Parts: sequence; C-alpha cells; structure tokens
Amino acid sequence: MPKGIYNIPAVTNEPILSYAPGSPERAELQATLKDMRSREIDVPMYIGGEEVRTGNLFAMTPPHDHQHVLGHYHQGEKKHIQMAIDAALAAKPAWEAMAWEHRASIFLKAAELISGPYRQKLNAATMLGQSKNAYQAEIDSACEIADFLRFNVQYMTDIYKQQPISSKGIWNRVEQRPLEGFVFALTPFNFTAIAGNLPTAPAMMGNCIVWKPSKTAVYSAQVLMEVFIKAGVPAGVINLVYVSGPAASEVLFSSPDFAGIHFTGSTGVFQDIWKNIGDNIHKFKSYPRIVGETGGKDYIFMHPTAPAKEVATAITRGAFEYQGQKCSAASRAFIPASKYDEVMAFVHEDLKKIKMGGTEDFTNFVNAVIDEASFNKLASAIDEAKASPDAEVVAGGTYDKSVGYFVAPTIIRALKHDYITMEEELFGPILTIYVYEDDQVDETLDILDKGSMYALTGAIFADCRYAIEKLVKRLTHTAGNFYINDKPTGAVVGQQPFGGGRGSGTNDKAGSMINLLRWVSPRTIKETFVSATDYMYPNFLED
Ligand SMILES: NC(=O)c1ccc[n+]([C@@H]2O[C@H](COP(=O)([O-])OP(=O)(O)OC[C@H]3O[C@@H](n4cnc5c(N)ncnc54)[C@H](O)[C@@H]3O)[C@@H](O)[C@H]2O)c1
Ligand SMILES: N[C@@H](CCC=O)C(=O)O
Repeated sequence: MPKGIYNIPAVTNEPILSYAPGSPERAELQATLKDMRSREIDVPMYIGGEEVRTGNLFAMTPPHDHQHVLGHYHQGEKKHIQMAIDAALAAKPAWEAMAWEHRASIFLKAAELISGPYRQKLNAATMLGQSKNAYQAEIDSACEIADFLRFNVQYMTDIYKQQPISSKGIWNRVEQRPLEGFVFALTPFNFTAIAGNLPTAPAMMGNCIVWKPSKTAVYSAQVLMEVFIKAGVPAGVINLVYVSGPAASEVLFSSPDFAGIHFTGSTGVFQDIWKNIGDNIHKFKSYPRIVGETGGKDYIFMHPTAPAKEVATAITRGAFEYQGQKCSAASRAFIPASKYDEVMAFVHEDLKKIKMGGTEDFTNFVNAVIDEASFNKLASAIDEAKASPDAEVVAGGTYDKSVGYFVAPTIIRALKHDYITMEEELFGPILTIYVYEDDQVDETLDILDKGSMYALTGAIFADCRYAIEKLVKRLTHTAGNFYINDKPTGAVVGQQPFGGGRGSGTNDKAGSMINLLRWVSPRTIKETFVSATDYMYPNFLED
C-alpha cells in the first residue's frame, strides 16, 4: 500500500544529440549500425510473456538496400490474436491493482533505458529498418519516445490529482479506473516513437494491450519490446503480434472485451476500422474508445509580405525530411506570383546540395521511401504530373528502385488549384505548389480551406502582423497543429501537443492529458461521514 502522496521527478525534453563528426555518439551509432547490419536476427511475437515462433518467416530489409536481410520475423495468424487477447485479460487484474507509482516507475525506467543504454540500438534499428538518417532517427527513436514516456507519467499524475470539491460532512473522490477489457494498439511505420506511445499510453493508465505494428517497422518494434521487458512491464500487459491487419481486426472487433483502439495510420484504414466497430457494437460489453490520428494534406501558405529564403527553407525541411513520410510533412504550398521565382531559386539551391542514399552514410539528407508499394505510387504520381496539361514537374521527378526505393525530392506546379496532388495525400517526397495572384489572398484561402478533407498541420509565413492575425483566424479549422513562420513538422511532446481534425483524426493529441483521459473510465465516489436517519426535509413540516 502507498505510504505517501508522491511527486514524480521533474520532466524535461530529452536533449537532441548532434552526431557531428568526431562526437562520441556518432562513433557509437556507427559501430552499432555495423554490428546490427552484419547479423540476421530472429524475431518472435511476445504473448503473455512468452516468445512465440510460428516458423512462417518474413524477411526484414532496409528500404535503401532491399536485397540485404536484417533478419526474419515470425508471422502469426488469427489464433495468435486470440492468445494475445486471453493473455491481456489474464494479466489485467494484477496490473490494474498495481499502485500507480509502480506503473510510473516502469515507464520512467523505459525512458531512461531509451535515452541511455538502448539509445543507439533503437536509433540504428530505425535507421536500418525504416530508412531514417541519424538526425531523423534521433528526434524520433531517442527523443520523442523518451518524451512520450516521461511526459505521460507527468500527465497521469496530473489526472489523478484532479479531484472534485466536497461539501461539509462528505468526501467526494474520483477514481480513474482503467477500461474494462483490452486495448488494441495499431501502429504505423513512420515513427518509432508513435509505435512505442500507442501501446504504452493506455498501459500506463492500467490497461492491457494487444499491439500490432506495421510490417515495415517490426525491426524497431522488437527493440522497443526488449526495452519494455527490461523496464519491468509484466507478462501479458503488452502483447506484440505480427498478424495481417484485416485478420487481426476480425478477431479483435468480435471480442466482447474489446475496450478501445489506439490507432495511427492512414485515413482509409481508420474509416474502415470505425465502420467495422460500428457494425459490431452490439457485441461489446462497453462502448469502445476510438482514438485515431490519420493522414494529412499539410500546407505552407506564403503571404506576399513573407521573406523568400525562410519559406524556401521551410519547404526543403518541411516537405523532404524523412522523404516526406511524416504525417505533418508539407505536401501543398500556396506561393504568391510575385515571390515564386525567388522562392524556387532558393529551393533549387538547396536541392542541388542535398544528397540521397543509404542511412549508413551520414551525409545523405534524403534516404529511401518505405517499400515498393509506396515507391510505385509515388513514381506513378510523378509520371502522371509529367503527362498532365494541368501540372508541371519543376524540380526532381526522378526515381530508381534498383538498389533501394529512392524517389528524388520532387516539386509539382499545379496549374489548376484542384489538381489531384493538391488534394490527396501521397506520403512521400513530393510537394505541389499552387501559384496565386497577389491580390487573390482571400480566394486562395478559400481554396486552401475547402481543397482537402484533411486538417492536420499547416504553416503560414507573413511579415505583417495584420496579415498574421487574419490568417490565424481564417484558417482556424484547417489544422490541429498550426505554425506561424515555421515549417509544419517537428512537433515536440509537452510543447506542441499533436493531432488534427476533419479527416485527419479524432484530435486526441498524442502525448497529452487529453489522450490519457481516453484510456480511463472515472468512478465518482461520495462518502457521507454521518448518515441521515430521518427521511423528512423541513419544508414538509406543518407551520
Ligand atoms: N496524424 C498522425 O499523428 C499520424 C502520424 C503518423 C502517421 N500518420 C499517417 O499514417 C499513414 C502512414 O502510415 P502507414 O503506412 O503505416 O499507415 P497504414 O494505415 O497503412 O497502417 C497503419 C497500421 O494499420 C495496419 N493496417 C493496414 N491496413 C489495415 C486494415 N485493412 N485493417 C487493419 N489494419 C490495417 C497496418 O498494418 C499498420 O499496422 C499516413 O497516412 C500518415 O499521414 C498519421
Ligand atoms: N511529431 C511529428 C509527428 C509526425 C507524424 O508522423 C511531427 O510533428 O513532425
């Protein structure tokens, strides 16, 4: 039993290491990459604390070197999902009963392991398996995941501390119960931090989890699981399975104990999942919590007063870092006609210098896209733009999949504001620019607002405070994360809580108290110190 009302250690963001030539972290990361690349690993599923091997092996390969095998994972089938559900339900009573400070300790320890002894292993796994360069891996698989774990522990205690008032003679309390049943964490390929956050956020609040990562991010998911086990997550609390999404959904959404889904991925998949849950609603013991952060058509809007160099830099970083595979990546830009040539001149200067290649060569700014399906989709979009009378490819436009899935940073100029790549998410290093007449700011804002189903991130650039004020107001519902004079990527846990509206998701803000509140079901307790002994109220008495 707790013998105190504890405060957790002060929480701050994990510092980003530089990996500059000669730095110790660069040497350590290079040695880890060499070691991990040189051997093949065997990756089991983890169900109820047991390593489960099926012998149905799938190869894991670096997207930038697809003939090199990093190892194999054991693919499961529907019965493994049922085993994971059973394990989660079996682990639940003890986990739910554990005092919060012990849950907190486990996840704070996981953060320390990630920022310390596991830092380079998790970075190297992300670099090799998901083709992130050292900087992109560091901000994701070292800093963002450590921040999620630490800040969420802080938010958990803040939630527990929020209590109602009590009148004289009574004591009101709110108890934050975990959900009844299990939570399904369905995670995307593009951020190791998100893959780690989706199972741990509900687990921290006392829930037990079935976790299915993307098949293209199993290599780093395995390292995350190693960390969770080392940190002391008990058997059955987080069960990691590799089963196809549709097969997993069929079993999970038929279980009466399904209590919620924590999803990040594409909008189409989320909408199918929502429908599926709706169709099965009569089967569940409670109304499942549905939390999903999905796609985007994130924008940069340049006002005629904005400086060209700053906008060009935001384009290069915001659209092409991690090959544009951030849900936050700029994929459409609105540039005034008077500034277009100047902005493009700066962007061309950047693109001339950018190197593209594998992640083990630290000088490569751009690496490979995640897999062949993505490569083919991006290559087709480029070919269609080249052939279309409504578009022009004004930068990049080349691709090659002979060694890795490489697509050069590409800019399409849309000659019509509703050209397809102005509206649909491609999820790759392709930015579409629409050039507007300087005196058509209002009309262009309407196009921006109505031109896509998404509302995830957006950035405005302006050098006039009246213009900034106007744009902030006019674009209220176009982005859940809005940037003034900065690129639309790179939200930091604790500083810019992340998530979007409209088709981009439920906007439950990953790494915030709002998100953690979705994983609890509060019970209000009223205790009366001296109970009433007379049913009568004074107004019923005779004069
Ligand atoms: N809004 C955000 O915070 C955010 C963050 C990261 C990524 N994203 C979005 O994620 C997408 C990229 O990630 P992705 O390619 O891994 O997404 P995805 O939708 O293809 O996959 C996400 C997860 O769902 C599973 N899945 C795929 N099809 C399924 C189906 N039919 N039924 C059940 N599960 C299925 C996948 O195996 C994976 O584990 C982009 O659209 C991006 O914008 C959004
Ligand atoms: N925190 C990241 C989230 C990206 C999602 O894929 C960003 O803001 O760029």
